[in-house]
Amino acid sequence: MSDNHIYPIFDTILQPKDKEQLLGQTAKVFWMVGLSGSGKSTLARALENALFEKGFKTMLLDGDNLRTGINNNLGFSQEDRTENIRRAAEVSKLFASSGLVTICSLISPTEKIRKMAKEIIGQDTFEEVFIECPIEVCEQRDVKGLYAKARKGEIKDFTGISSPFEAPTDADIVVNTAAHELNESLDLLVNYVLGKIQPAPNK
Ligand SMILES: Nc1ncnc2c1ncn2[C@@H]1O[C@H](COP(=O)(O)OS(=O)(=O)O)[C@@H](OP(=O)(O)O)[C@H]1O
Ligand SMILES: Nc1ncnc2c1ncn2[C@@H]1O[C@H](COP(=O)(O)OP(=O)(O)O)[C@@H](O)[C@H]1O
Repeated sequence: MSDNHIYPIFDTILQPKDKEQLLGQTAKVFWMVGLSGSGKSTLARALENALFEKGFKTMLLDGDNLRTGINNNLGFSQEDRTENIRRAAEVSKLFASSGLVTICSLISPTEKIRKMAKEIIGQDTFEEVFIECPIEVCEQRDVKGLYAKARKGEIKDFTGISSPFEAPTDADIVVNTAAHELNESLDLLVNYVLGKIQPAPNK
């Protein structure tokens, strides 16, 4: 039942900045790049939990999960990877424009693909996070047994083995997961992110 409240009719189009102000944070997209097994998903989940504990509003997009839904028609050719990243970047842009701190975890193997993501999201919002780890260490971890299968030729176009991985040279932050324990890597990442998402001063 109506409480007879009269809502004023505003015709302004709300801007991302208005939503950021309401949420008390600066919306950014933290784009986590790295080989399979480098630690992207582990750090992305831990980062989101750390931010949640501190009261930030977040959204997490993981390449592996996106590939079971919105990107379930895509494989691992260069063309499909490009389309995969394009869609993920467009979706991230929507989340960021609603004020959310958005964390994306996708291999994003080439400079060209990452440049496209940055262009879609916008350079003021996009933060490239390189989860650095030598392929030998990723292969030793072989979290999902994919490297073993790729070596046996059971998976084609596997990143770092039969498909290229160009390590970023100008990432905004590099987290080396072979040189640091998980808690140290997380600390470094959380501190960096907190420095970027503090609310802008009131207009
Ligand atoms: N051929 C091949 N190459 C690389 N990865 C493969 C492949 N086949 C399946 N997988 C699984 O898919 C996950 C990577 O998907 P992404 O969407 O992040 O890849 S990409 O950014 O489009 O390159 C990746 O997840 P992560 O291990 O979390 O990176 C793998 O589990
Ligand atoms: N410093 C670290 N940061 C992140 N993960 C680490 C680190 N050291 C070891 N690991 C381990 O490496 C593995 C990374 O797997 P995962 O997060 O699934 O990688 P990706 O999402 O990049 O494929 C996990 O088993 C994790 O516990």
